[in-house]
Amino acid sequence: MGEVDPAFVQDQQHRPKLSIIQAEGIPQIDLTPILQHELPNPSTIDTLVKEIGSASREWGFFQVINHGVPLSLRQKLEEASRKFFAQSLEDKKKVGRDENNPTGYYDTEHTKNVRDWKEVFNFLSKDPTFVPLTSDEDDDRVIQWSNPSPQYPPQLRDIIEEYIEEMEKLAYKLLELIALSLGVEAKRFEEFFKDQTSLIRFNHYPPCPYPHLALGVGRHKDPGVLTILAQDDVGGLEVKRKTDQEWVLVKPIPNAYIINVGDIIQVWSNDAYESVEHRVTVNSEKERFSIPFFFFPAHDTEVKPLEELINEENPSRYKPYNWGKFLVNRKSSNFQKKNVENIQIYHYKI
Ligand SMILES: O=C(O)CCC(=O)C(=O)O
Ligand SMILES: [Fe+2]
Repeated sequence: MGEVDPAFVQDQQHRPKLSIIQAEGIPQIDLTPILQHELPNPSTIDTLVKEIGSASREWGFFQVINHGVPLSLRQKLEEASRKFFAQSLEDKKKVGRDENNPTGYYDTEHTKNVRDWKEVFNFLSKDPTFVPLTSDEDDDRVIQWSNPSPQYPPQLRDIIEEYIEEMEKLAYKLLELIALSLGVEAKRFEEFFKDQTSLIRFNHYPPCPYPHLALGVGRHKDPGVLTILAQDDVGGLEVKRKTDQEWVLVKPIPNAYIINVGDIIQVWSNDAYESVEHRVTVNSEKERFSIPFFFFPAHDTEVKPLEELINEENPSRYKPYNWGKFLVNRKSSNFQKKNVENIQIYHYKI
């Protein structure tokens, strides 16, 4: 392992710094006011909506506590993820991803054409999930993606499915708060999720002998609506701070979730909220595990700024685009290392 594999080496300007800034500023938001057993109190909800609005505007990232997801379930899932990755490569590849179906195990992901120091296991919220066959605008054929059936650890599928239900509940609550913070109806976005394309991912970042050259995940923005991330206590997620463009570490808080707004909320909000760049550093001693839930709408969703927010002073900044086509375009460019930039929302800027 002493040899440096050039596929993992980041360009000089993207290599992680050895001195890390702790992002104490990333807002921590207490969701107690919307917990099921609490009687909704309009003034505390109003305060919460304002907190979520400013966090989305100023950071694009925040952490939530008292979110209602049972800790025992999260622990069960984290343990299952560790057991899954502890298997031999041969066993993991039995549920390997292929070019036609992005679910299952995968260890050669690239972000911006540099290989990520990680292995992943992807699992869809809905089985089957409907997506376009190709990213070609004129091709209206639709196919189904489905989930693998891992044999080990036992009950893995059941545990993931139970956890996904909790993720969806939390995602809908957060989405309502975000809608209110933008001044639109709480349920404004619900219609887009009937046939959602959401997925959950297990990430495993093994110790890396050259953490100053490689990254667990290279800098990127999340393309969907929201990401709900469970990280362990090792740390490594860095966010690009909007005020000064410095990379700052997101401090692990036990049992909290890290939420970030994705590209679709940036477009819906017509740039009021920003999908912020982030990356993952690795270290030479400790392995790290994380589990993001990517909340994605139905494939036939036309993504465009909300009409309610558009007027003469605030004209639409994006041309509409089709989510399914965007997703499929991304999947194929991440699967195959291509020496061109993959699709980005700024390609739809007016
Ligand atoms: O592992 C993490 O902390 C974040 C991973 C991430 O950004 C992603 O999978 O999109
Ligand atoms: Fe991400």
